[in-house]
Amino acid sequence: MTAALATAPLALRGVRHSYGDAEVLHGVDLTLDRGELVALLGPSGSGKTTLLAVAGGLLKPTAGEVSLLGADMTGQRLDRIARQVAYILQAGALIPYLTVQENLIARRVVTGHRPTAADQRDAARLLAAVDLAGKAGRYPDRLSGGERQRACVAQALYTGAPVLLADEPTASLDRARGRAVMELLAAHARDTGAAVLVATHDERSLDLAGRTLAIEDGVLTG
Ligand SMILES: Nc1ncnc2c1ncn2[C@@H]1O[C@H](COP(=O)(O)OP(=O)(O)OP(=O)(O)O)[C@@H](O)[C@H]1O
Repeated sequence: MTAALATAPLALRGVRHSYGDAEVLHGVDLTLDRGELVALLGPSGSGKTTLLAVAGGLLKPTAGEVSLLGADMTGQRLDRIARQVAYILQAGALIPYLTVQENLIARRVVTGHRPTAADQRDAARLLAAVDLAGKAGRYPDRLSGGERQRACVAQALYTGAPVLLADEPTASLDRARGRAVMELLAAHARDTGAAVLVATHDERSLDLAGRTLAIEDGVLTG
C-alpha cells in the first residue's frame, strides 16, 4: 500500500453490510482523499445511508475494512472516531434543550474542550454562513425543517473534523439554499483539507463535487 493510500482520511475495502439475512452493500471499495468533495448519487433504497453509517463507524460492516486516517476503524475508541468524523444525518442531531448556537458549541465540549469567546465567534460566523444569524438563540423545535437542516450543516462544519459525511444535506432546502449548502461543503473541503462525502439524489449541484459516484442496489457503479 502506498503512503498516500495508508493515510487517506477514509478508505473502505470490500465492505459488505447485511440487515439480518438481507445484504444491502455488496463489497464497496472507496477511498476519499484530503480536500475532496465526493457526491454519492443513487435512488432511494440503494444503500447510501448504510454506506455512510458504515464509513463513519455508526454501523459495523459485516465484512471488509474501514480505515480512518490510516487506522482500522474496528476497535478504535469512540472518542477518537467522534473527533475525526462529523455527520450531517437525515434525522438531524440537534439537542432540543440547547439553543442553535449552544448546539454547535456542544460539539467541542463533548470532546473535552472548554468553550471560549473564540468558539462563540466561530459558531456565530458559521450560523451566518448558513443564514441563521438571526436564529442563533432559538431552540430547535422553533425552527423549520430546512432551518434545522442548515443548523446541522453548521454544526458539522464547526467540528473541523477531517472527515465529513453528509446524508442528503439539501433534502429540505429550496434550490438556492441547497446550492449554498453544497458550496459551503465544497469550500470546507478545499479550505480545511477535509474529505467530504455527500449522499444525494439531487443532481442540481453535482458540478460542485470533485467526483460523483453512483450506487445502485448496494454496488458502486462509477
Ligand atoms: N435498519 C434496517 N433494517 C433492515 N433493512 C434496512 C434497514 N435500513 C435500511 N434497510 C434496507 O437497506 C437498503 C438500503 O437502505 P439505505 O437507507 O441505505 O438506502 P438509501 O439509498 O439511503 O435510501 P434513501 O435515499 O431512501 O435514504 C434498503 O433496501 C432498505 O430497505
